[in-house]
Amino acid sequence: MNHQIKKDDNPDLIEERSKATFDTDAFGAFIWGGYNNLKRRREIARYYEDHKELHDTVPIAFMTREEKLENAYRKASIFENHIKKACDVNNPEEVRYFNWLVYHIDGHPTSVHSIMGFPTIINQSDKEQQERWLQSGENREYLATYAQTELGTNIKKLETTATYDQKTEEFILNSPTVTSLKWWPGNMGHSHNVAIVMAQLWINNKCYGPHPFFVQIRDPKTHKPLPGITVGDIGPKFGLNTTDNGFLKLDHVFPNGTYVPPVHDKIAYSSMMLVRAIITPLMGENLCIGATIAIRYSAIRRQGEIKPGDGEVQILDYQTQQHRLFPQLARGIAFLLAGRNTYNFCNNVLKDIKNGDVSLLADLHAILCGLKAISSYQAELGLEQCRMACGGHGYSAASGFPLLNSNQFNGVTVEGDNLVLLLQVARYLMKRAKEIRYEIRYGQQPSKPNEIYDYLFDDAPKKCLIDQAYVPNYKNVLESFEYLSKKLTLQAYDKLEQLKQRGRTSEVAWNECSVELCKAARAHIRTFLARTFINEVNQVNGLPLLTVLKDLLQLYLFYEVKECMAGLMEDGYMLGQQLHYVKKNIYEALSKIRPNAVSIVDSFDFTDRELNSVLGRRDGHVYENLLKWAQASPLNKHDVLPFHHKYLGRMMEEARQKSRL
Ligand SMILES: CCCCCCCC/C=C\C/C=C/C(=O)SCCNC(=O)CCNC(=O)[C@H](O)C(C)(C)COP(=O)(O)OP(=O)(O)OC[C@H]1O[C@@H](n2cnc3c(N)ncnc32)[C@H](O)[C@@H]1OP(=O)(O)O
Ligand SMILES: Cc1cc2nc3c(=O)[nH]c(=O)nc-3n(C[C@H](O)[C@H](O)[C@H](O)COP(=O)(O)OP(=O)(O)OC[C@H]3O[C@@H](n4cnc5c(N)ncnc54)[C@H](O)[C@@H]3O)c2cc1C
Repeated sequence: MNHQIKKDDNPDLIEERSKATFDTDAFGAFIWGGYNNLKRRREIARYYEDHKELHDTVPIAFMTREEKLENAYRKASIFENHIKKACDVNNPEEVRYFNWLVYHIDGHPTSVHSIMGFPTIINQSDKEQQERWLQSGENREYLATYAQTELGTNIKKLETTATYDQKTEEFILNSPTVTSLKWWPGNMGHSHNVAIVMAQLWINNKCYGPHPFFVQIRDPKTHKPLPGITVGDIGPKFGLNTTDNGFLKLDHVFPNGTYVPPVHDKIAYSSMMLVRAIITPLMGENLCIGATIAIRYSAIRRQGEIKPGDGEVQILDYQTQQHRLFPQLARGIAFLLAGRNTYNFCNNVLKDIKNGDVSLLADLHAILCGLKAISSYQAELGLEQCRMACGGHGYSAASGFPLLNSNQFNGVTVEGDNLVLLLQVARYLMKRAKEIRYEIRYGQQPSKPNEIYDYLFDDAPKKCLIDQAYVPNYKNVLESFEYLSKKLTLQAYDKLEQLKQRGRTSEVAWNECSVELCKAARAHIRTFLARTFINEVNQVNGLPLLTVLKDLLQLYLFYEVKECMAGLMEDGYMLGQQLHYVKKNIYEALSKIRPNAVSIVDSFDFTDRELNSVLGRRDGHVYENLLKWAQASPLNKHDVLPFHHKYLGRMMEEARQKSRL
């Protein structure tokens, strides 16, 4: 049953919704982690709808950058009062959702304080510092950005220095070169007045590596930059244009303090881990939003005939359109599920770290790096497919895609370039490969610490077992991912070892294997995503929901296998006939999903505000609203543009006069 049917909606959508074979609320509860969460989302959305002061005065697409910033600041100034009424502020998902409704994809203009600056203070300060800065940070008496990236350096080689002065007992922060300028920190340009500056710590001429420092960059009252600080906005970007990403130059600035060594030398990186954990489910949500817009639009757009004489069909009936869109839906769901799992894992490990237990830090780091890299890349490609699936209207800001997709671009870069992060996964895999090779050579038993990589130590079948069974066997598909991941991991490891034996240094050998290393990392993360999706679906009771989820799972697994076919077939593990079964499973899944497609996207329960798209409107009244949208464009305030006669009008008039001569 689809709970979104309303009699005044577009008739094609009513028809689609009436065909649902499952309960959309049950699906929504599965996606958002239970019925209560679904209910809370609806209550929060209603709160937002009822409070007009939180709405945009005109569509964001019609605003200049300054207007966007002012609009965001205006909402931020009243936001704190509202959020306490709308949400359980201790529930991060509720807070995130309310933020999304109010600010949409451009984000809260103090988001870096909430997701990076302040968490760094919470997780990386001692008791005395916490007493001084925790409550005031919570109250937003100050706003802290996270200033790590520099104009031209990498994080291990950061050039910003923090030198301890024994006499004054102060740290002196300095940007010694132009490349050492902090560049990119969010909200640093104008909004925030404190920066958590990552700098190389020097004590008694010894460097202790990058450490975070709490630096007041603007006067708390006047908001003017403090002496020694040069700060500003780095200019317009593809997206995130309500975020004033900034530059910062420190000229011998003196924040005071004492040095307390952390329990692990990578603790300073824990703020990045938290954000990477947030990014994967966000990528899932973005992709599901894009798929919702494109699928709804494809259900109301009629174009061309399949059976001559039978009339124009909904473009969603074309197999090519389904093949373009449904895999995005399945991937979006896979990211949401895996993201939720690892977010919980991340919080547990961060709690352990606080108690001095860092045993799971490396496992967590690797999985977060890999998921961030795969989900942001596939979401970017997928959103582009969704945009293209909407034809010309997909290119209009009215579709929502220009804002969504241009913001999405940052996903592959923020919190570490994706390839750099895949290489972190590869480092981790190479350690496992070493254990495997040692086990074989010396009969030692490696530790088998967790489900994430146990399969690397197991003997999987040497032949692919995918067959043409009517009910697909997910275990066979999962084993194919495991086989590929293990093979690529060991191949990369063996190549590395051979190169080193031939005299290459570890670093040079690493570089010469880095494409292969990234392939191994991708295969490992694909395996994790597939396993998580299977595990989650296996926990579902209730046949109608289970059936539609299995259709999506079937599409997900076989689509991903097809993407890996070169690696699976090159050594004869998978045969040509099996590839044929894989494709058959994909096409079958597309036809099974087709009648439920609109109801699946309805189940996400996205409001029109979240979609921000005329094409994706819940009621399907696209065409009349496209006209309204165009008429609202600021250009249409005038019948004749104020500068028309100054230029084009004059040009035409002069041309007419010439031709009269
Ligand atoms: C629509 C889009 C949505 C996006 C929404 C996001 C909204 C937020 C918007 C903006 C916020 C953005 C903020 C930022 O971007 S902040 C800056 C983030 N910067 C980075 O992420 C830089 C990336 N680089 C790194 O993290 C590191 O350089 C590195 C991890 C790639 C490498 O570390 P490094 O120490 O330089 O070198 P090694 O490779 O030698 O590593 C040493 C060793 O340490 C291990 N390790 C590294 N990090 C960790 C960790 N966090 N935990 C545990 N272990 C770690 C590493 O694996 C090595 O281990 P070894 O193999 O045993 O030696
Ligand atoms: C919207 C946005 C918001 C941001 N917000 C913040 C913030 O709040 N605070 C902050 O500190 N930073 C922030 N950043 C910076 C961001 O974290 C970095 O841009 C990101 O980590 C990539 O680093 P980079 O720009 O130095 O790219 P580079 O590291 O220079 O990457 C460029 C290319 O070089 C390749 N490359 C680099 N190193 C290696 C290697 N070792 N092996 C192989 N290939 C390599 C990469 O794969 C990539 O193709 C933000 C960036 C953006 C775009």
